[in-house]
Formats: sequence, C-alpha cells, structure tokens
Amino acid sequence: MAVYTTLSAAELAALIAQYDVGELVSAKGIAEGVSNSNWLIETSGHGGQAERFILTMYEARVDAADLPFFLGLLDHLAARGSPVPRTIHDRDGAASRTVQGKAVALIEFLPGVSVDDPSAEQARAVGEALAGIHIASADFAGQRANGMSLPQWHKLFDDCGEAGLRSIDPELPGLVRRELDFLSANWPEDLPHSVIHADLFPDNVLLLGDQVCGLIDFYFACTDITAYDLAVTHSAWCFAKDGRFKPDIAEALVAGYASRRSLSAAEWSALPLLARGAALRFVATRAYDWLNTPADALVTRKDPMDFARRLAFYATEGERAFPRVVA
Ligand SMILES: Nc1ncnc2c1ncn2[C@@H]1O[C@H](COP(=O)(O)OP(=O)(O)O)[C@@H](O)[C@H]1O
Ligand SMILES: N[C@@H](CCOP(=O)(O)O)C(=O)O
Repeated sequence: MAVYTTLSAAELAALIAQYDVGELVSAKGIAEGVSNSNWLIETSGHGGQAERFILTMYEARVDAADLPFFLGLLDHLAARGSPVPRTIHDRDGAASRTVQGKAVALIEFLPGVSVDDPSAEQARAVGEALAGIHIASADFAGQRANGMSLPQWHKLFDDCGEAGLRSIDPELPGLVRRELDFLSANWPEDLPHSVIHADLFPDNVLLLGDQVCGLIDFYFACTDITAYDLAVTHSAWCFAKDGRFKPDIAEALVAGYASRRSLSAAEWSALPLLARGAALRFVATRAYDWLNTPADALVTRKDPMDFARRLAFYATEGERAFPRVVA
C-alpha cells in the first residue's frame, strides 16, 4: 500500500480545480508502489467525457528540486512518441504544485497492467522500449547525477550496520563487503552515458498483450551508464519467483534492446559486472528498508535476499546471463 498522506475531499477538489480537466468526480488511493502516494483521479473532463489521471504526491525519497528533471523528461519522451505519461500542467503552466507542504503532480493515466511472469514476446517489447527511451532522450537537456550509485550503496550498507545485515542473513555482511570492494575497484568509467530509467521493474511497465503501453515511475531516472539500465532491467525481469534464472526471457529482453540500440563490444563485456552492481543496488535499498520500515507502515517490504541471490548468479554465471544476440 502506498498512500502516506491523507488528502481530504475538499483539498483534492481544490487541487483539481487548478487544472483545466473538469471537476473532481472521484479519487481512489492506489495500493501499489513504495516510494510515493498515488491516487487514481476521475474528473468530469470536457464535453461530458470523463477523464482519468494519476495524482502523485512526492514523499521522502524524492527531492522536489529534481521534479523539473523528472517531469520535463516525461514530457520530452512523450513528445517523441515514447510510451510514457505526459504531465498535466496547471492553469499557470506549472507541472507541479504544493499541497500540505509536499509537491504533487497530475499525470496522464495510461492503460495496461503489470505482469509478474512475462512472456518472451513481452520481454522483447520491454527491451525495445528501454532502448527507445535511451535514444529519445539523447536531445533532452536535463542532467541529474545518479543518487543511487556506488557511494550511496556504501552509505546505505553502513547505515544498516554489520549486525543489521547479519540479522537479515548470516551470509549477507560477507557478500556485501566482497562485492563493494570488487565493484569499487572495477566499476567502468568510459562507457556511453545517457538518461536512464534506473528502476524498470515489471511493476513500472504497463502492458496490454505484447504491447508496452506505459513506462512509469521515473523517479530514479538520472544520467548514468546507458548499459547499466539494461543490467537493472535484466536483474528485475529475468528471474522466476523461486530465484531461477530465465534464459529465454533474458535472450528476448537483450535481443529487443539490441534491435533498437546496438551495444558496443565494451558494453557487452561490461554487462555482467553492471548487473552485479544493479543487484547490489537493490540489496542496499531493500536491506535498508527491511531494517528501517516502521512495523505499522502500510507497505510490503521487499526481500533483499532475492537480489543477493541474483548477485551471486551474476558473479558466477554472468556470461550466460547476457547471451550475445545478433540483432
Ligand atoms: N501514468 C500512470 N497510468 C496508469 N497507472 C499508473 C500511472 N502511474 C502510476 N500508476 C499506478 O500507480 C502505481 C504506483 O505508481 P508508481 O509510480 O510506481 O509509485 P511509486 O513511485 O510509489 O513506486 C503503479 O503500480 C500503477 O498501478
Ligand atoms: N524497484 C525497487 C523498489 C522501488 O520502489 P518503487 O515502488 O519506487 O518502484 C525494488 O524492487 O527494490
């Protein structure tokens, strides 16, 4: 469940009145998501045609100073035909407003559902869509440093403490120490950079059949190694619930990506290492949240060990994880 802030009916109606979208008809809190509060908004729209929107309130993990980057990126990508939601600007032209001291934005509602057991065709479509946003963002002027890169992984694990990590799993402190050392010594400096989504998990992709209707939740988007985004997406899509690697999904995802944006030899070689980093990044935030989420919070904690096991897989079988497909 992710609605952290209560907005009264009067507050919601007053907020929606700031936009040229008709009157508020209903607002339902959305259970999915972890970071922000979201509501499905229905308005009377125009000409009797009801319209739906997503209202997002940015909570602690999103810095309001980054909103021009995130929201500007959505508008940039949508204008270039990428399947991302447009932002709705208010009557003064602003993409975000403030309610109860927190930033909010009204976002286009996109159809589609998130899948938890994707087919190869769906994985291929997701790979293509990911490459599409890398290409479409090439002329986006905004820049944002990755707020979840190596220095932050160190800090998150320091904050967890050795005893905290051990309370999650006795093997976790050793794995984290070894991987932090290895990745700090070997993280590549000279691969192509671009805007990346950095969190393209299945719950951030809306699909209808094999068609990607929406890539959402760009609130970790940043400027970083382009191939790292493929590694993040691979780590999120290519494993079964029981932890088993799914080679057919990996092959389709990577082939879809490479069909739209070709990977250099250096990028291909780096993918296993980048995936180790991607897996460690999600161990870091999940371990931190595991130890720090209040017991009464209405949020389902995510298991850090899922990604610890994926990390171990990439460390030993990285070549198998990224079959070199010919596009
Ligand atoms: N533009 C959109 N169109 C349709 N549904 C959306 C849209 N944005 C968000 N949602 C819904 O809201 C849920 C939570 O949004 P998300 O941005 O992932 O939140 P969080 O940042 O908290 O993870 C999504 O899983 C999806 O169901
Ligand atoms: N994808 C991350 C969690 C990030 O939360 P989100 O709700 O903002 O997508 C994970 O699975 O650890």
